[in-house]
Amino acid sequence: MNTPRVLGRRLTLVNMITAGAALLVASLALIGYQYVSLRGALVDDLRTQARIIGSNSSAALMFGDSRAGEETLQALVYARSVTGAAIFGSGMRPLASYRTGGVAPPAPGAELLAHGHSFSWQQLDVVEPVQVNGQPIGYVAIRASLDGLYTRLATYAGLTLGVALCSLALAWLLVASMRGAVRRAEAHLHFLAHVDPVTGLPNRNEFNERLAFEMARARRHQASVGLLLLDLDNFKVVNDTLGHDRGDLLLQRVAARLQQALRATDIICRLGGDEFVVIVEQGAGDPEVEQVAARILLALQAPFDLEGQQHYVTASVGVSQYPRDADDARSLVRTADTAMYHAKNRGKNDFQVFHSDMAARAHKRMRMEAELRRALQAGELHLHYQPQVDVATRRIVGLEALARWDCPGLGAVPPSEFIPLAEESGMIVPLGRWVLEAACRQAAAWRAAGLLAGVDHIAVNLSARQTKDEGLMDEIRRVLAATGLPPQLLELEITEGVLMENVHANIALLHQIQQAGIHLSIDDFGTGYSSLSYLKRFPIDQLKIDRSFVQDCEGQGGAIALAVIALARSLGLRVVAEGAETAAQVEFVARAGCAVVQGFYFARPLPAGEITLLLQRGRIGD
Ligand SMILES: Nc1nc2c(ncn2[C@@H]2O[C@H](COP(=O)(O)O[C@H]3[C@@H](O)[C@H](n4cnc5c(=O)[nH]c(N)nc54)O[C@@H]3COP(=O)(O)O)[C@@H](O)[C@H]2O)c(=O)[nH]1
Repeated sequence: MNTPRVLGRRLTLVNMITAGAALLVASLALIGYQYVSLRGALVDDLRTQARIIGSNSSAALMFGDSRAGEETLQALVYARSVTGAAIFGSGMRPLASYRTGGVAPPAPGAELLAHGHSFSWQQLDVVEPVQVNGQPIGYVAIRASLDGLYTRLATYAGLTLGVALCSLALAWLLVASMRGAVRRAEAHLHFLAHVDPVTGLPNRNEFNERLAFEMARARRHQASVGLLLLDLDNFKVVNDTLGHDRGDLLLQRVAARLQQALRATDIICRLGGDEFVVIVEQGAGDPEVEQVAARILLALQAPFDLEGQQHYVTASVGVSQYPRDADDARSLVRTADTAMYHAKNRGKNDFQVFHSDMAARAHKRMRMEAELRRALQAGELHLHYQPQVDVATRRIVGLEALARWDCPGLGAVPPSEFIPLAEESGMIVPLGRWVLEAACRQAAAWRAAGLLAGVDHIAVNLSARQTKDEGLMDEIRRVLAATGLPPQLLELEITEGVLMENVHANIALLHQIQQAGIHLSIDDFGTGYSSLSYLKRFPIDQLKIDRSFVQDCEGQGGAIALAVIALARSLGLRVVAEGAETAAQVEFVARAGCAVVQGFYFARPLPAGEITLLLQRGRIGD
């Protein structure tokens, strides 16, 4: 039995006892009051009767007529409580008497005469003087039984106590039903506080409690606890493209599948979003926690059926272990999180076991983040430009601006490292603004020098965070106005993955960009799962074939490159093949109908000065 329930019962009992005692005291007070009132009324009643008898018997008294006196007393036969009465003449001489049931009529003593009435336990005596012309000529004394008073009092007491008991019973019922309602509300609150409403799994609060419990137990038994932090890959895309209801359905299915894959003793919780966590209690002979991670990935491999449609889901899992990796719960979660990010960075759909190098890398990241913040303010970043070349004429038809960072403390940091870091920390917004302004300023300078005659555009990359920046369009317009670069000379590159992350918002943004006269290119095309229907709705000018397909032109990548080229042609879009490093790759894409190539085969990204020389020469190569 749990303590709050026992406490609740005790509280109800104390309340009921207090209410019962209060009702009892109130009832007793009412009964006492009623007793006093009834007594007073009886005295008044009896004295009135004595006065009436007195006034009717004055003649009998004056003439000493006992018979007339007794006839007068006979009127008391209708007064049911009267048991006896007597008329006394002067000197207390009895004149007439009346009695019922053998009870003697009262003989007024000194006390009765002084007070006019006297009570005993069973009876009430009253005496009234009989006067003629203000002169007393005798007394009338009446005795009444108190049985009627006690009967009425008992009835009244019975009724009062009955009402009190009914009120108490009603109060008990009300309290009991309220307690039931409170218990249900408490249970619901407990459910909300500890259970994830989407999947029915324990939530973050419950996870924290259970992890603390499991770690304390492992500490006592010198055992270990495995922790697996699991993050679904690209779940946001599923949510955005299929809607939140299907997203929730998918989470429920994933939760069910994970539960099937785990042992009953493993504890699986949903931390929120697409993040799940598994606590693996580890005793001797239990499978290694890595095996559990592998089992989870395997369980997710089969497609999920969502209202008739099949969907594939993968996950990245970080594994850590108490006490090997951390001594407290918070650090254990952090280590699993570090390992999970490691799995993501290594291409997702994988698990990584935490080791201290990862922490060192995380530390390095923190340092790099601080350095990048400083570098941005100190103007340490610069741009390189990579030519996009017309294969037939070898002329530069476009240039892509690419950020470069030579950090005094860390050396040359490649964009593949600092761009994701800037993206995660939010620094990409100021960094992207700087790139845009620097590229437009340089392009305007080349144009002013007459070097952009055959160049269609300067391309600048837009990151995911930038596409969500509400000030982006204003900033682009401001930069174009400040640098004087015509909008049609600017091309913005958005990767297919970023576009698909938030399709609806991005379509609106693309339209704004197009209306401003700026060109749009989809970068890394073929890697982001965009459907044909979306592609038709995007107001774009160009597709850039991802370099992985170009470089694999002799394998499956080649087939995809051919498909992208055909697709671009059928939609009337320009197409650029990225990452061509060999003559064979250039020849392959050119023969398939892709006229423009960007790759090391023609030129690496180069500083502005070297690009100036190339632009002056007009052609690349011999
Ligand atoms: N949002 C922003 N992203 C940026 C910016 N500057 C760079 N980046 C992104 O960083 C990623 C890495 O860029 P980088 O190291 O500059 O690599 C570019 C080229 O050097 C590389 N490339 C081009 N040809 C070849 C080749 O033949 N072989 C080969 N191994 N690599 C080649 O491709 C990168 C350009 O790719 P893309 O942008 O997809 O056209 C990269 O994702 C950059 O986008 C920035 O200012 N903002």
